[in-house]
Amino acid sequence: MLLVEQLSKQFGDMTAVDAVSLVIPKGQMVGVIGRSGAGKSTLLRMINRLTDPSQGAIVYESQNVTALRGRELRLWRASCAMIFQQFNLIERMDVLTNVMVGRIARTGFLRSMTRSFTEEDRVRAIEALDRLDLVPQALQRAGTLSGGQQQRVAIAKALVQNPRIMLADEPIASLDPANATRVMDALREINRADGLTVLVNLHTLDTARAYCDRIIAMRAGQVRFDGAPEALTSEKVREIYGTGELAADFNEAVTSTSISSGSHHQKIKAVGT
Ligand SMILES: Nc1ncnc2c1ncn2[C@@H]1O[C@H](COP(=O)(O)OP(=O)(O)OP(=O)(O)O)[C@@H](O)[C@H]1O
Repeated sequence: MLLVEQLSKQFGDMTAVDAVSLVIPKGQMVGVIGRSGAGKSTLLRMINRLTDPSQGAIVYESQNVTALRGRELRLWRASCAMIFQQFNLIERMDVLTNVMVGRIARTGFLRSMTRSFTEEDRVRAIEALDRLDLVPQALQRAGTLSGGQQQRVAIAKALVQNPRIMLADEPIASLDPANATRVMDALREINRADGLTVLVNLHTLDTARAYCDRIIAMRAGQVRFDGAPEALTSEKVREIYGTGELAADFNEAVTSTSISSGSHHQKIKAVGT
């Protein structure tokens, strides 16, 4: 179980995350939604300890994650694999090597620099690629793959870390609908088959509804809704988001999704349906 207790993050005068408390049972798939700037990325980054909280605590199975330093902190980051919108792969390296780099998240930077991979690293990486239907691309340079394939490589790389939690920060925001669906399907399959806890930041409510057991809606750093997708009615969405453009987007039919990421805003059809 992952506990987030009164977690806050200040950037100067700005409160990005404001006293958020959550209890996340093992194996749950949780969608975190909200407008741009609501604090979704900062929350995920604090859980992974890429960003240090200003106040509050993160506790995982009785371990105080907030207090971890050095090797223990590195191990936590490896247990808590993170996937980003921009994939974070080494584009000039082949897919297999990119995935094997995930294997050494636990053992340190030096082995990664010298690229001294073991036979087991190789086997595990190929198994993960097979799971994501990417064996044919194993020896291709990562930068030559489509965005959706690159994101699936990033998932394979995260998987070989043997994570206990998978954090995905807007993993489909730069993908077309077909690739977005494949990436969300992969996350869902891993969640179901491995019982891995997944926290995924999404811009779109209907994607969260289609894939997640639970939805957390944030606004101005605070949790404004936390519950089952069915409980997030149109009325509730209006109450949380007001009556602006985004609320209209959220109220669209299940067959239509609008993705907005930073400055761009595009309409796509049928993600996750
Ligand atoms: N390193 C930083 N320094 C200063 N302000 C920051 C920093 N990181 C985030 N912020 C601010 O904190 C607030 C929350 O940002 P965050 O990225 O967590 O939101 P978000 O909901 O993930 O948004 P988006 O969907 O656009 O990624 C925003 O106002 C943002 O500008």
